Amino acid sequence: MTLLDVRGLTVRTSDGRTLVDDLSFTLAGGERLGLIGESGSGKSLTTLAVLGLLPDGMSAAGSVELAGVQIVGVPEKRLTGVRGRDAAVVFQEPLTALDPLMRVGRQIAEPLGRRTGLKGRDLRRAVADALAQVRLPDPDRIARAFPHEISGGQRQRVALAMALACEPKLLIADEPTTALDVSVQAEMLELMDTLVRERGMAVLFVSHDLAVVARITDRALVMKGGRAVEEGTVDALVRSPREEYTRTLVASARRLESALDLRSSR
Ligand SMILES: Nc1ncnc2c1ncn2[C@@H]1O[C@H](COP(=O)(O)OP(=O)(O)OP(=O)(O)O)[C@@H](O)[C@H]1O
Repeated sequence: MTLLDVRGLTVRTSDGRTLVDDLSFTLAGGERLGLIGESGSGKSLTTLAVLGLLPDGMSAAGSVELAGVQIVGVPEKRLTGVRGRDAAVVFQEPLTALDPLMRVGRQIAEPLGRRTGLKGRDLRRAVADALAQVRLPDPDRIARAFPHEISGGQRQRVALAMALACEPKLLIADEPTTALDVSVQAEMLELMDTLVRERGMAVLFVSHDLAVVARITDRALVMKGGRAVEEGTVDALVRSPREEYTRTLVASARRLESALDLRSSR
């Protein structure tokens, strides 16, 4: 069944510039799609439009249906239920999602309590479980910490735990590992892959890096200048890219991989 149906999505600024141009794609329940393209190609604005979170002064046209609910042109009040329940997001910078003045445990307790109705000691235990699920060591200590007291990699795991606490049907991940060290990045991708598979969640995964997208999704949509250039399985895009731009992406991913191979064989 279609979970996310994007048709002719167009995002414009108030002065009439078109930043996302007539974009269409669909995502079935449990399916994973990568949005790939260079910086400024419109990937982030697409995910924000899917959540009805476009910055002030920008407007969306076309249609975005998430779990059968229209997002485009719908008043903010009607969207709060959709966010979290149907779709949750992990951003590149976890501090975007975390409140710097609130202990980590309380931040996870909020969505978790809302969904499960748990309170008091049971809720505290569920928070510790949620932190353990994202493989954070010593979950009780992490729960008591403020976001600045833990590492960037740990913060990103907390942001993932918060997103999963809502048990959304769709996880949107926007460059979730770009700010992390390469080794931490690989662990985070593996963790995300496992947790999403266990829950049968769909994923919309945004990255400028084809090699990263290939670890999480089977299918990818290539974007350039706000438009879809090419869509297909990651295998097909890598093996036989039809568009010149996709060829460039594949070539640069290959160069990086072979540089890494060379380093690891030293
Ligand atoms: N708040 C904003 N106001 C004006 N223009 C914006 C705003 N946010 C994004 N843009 C412009 O919209 C275009 C698409 O931006 P978007 O952030 O979606 O790209 P992206 O592909 O996600 O890039 P990146 O990988 O760098 O995040 C860019 O040209 C960008 O400069």
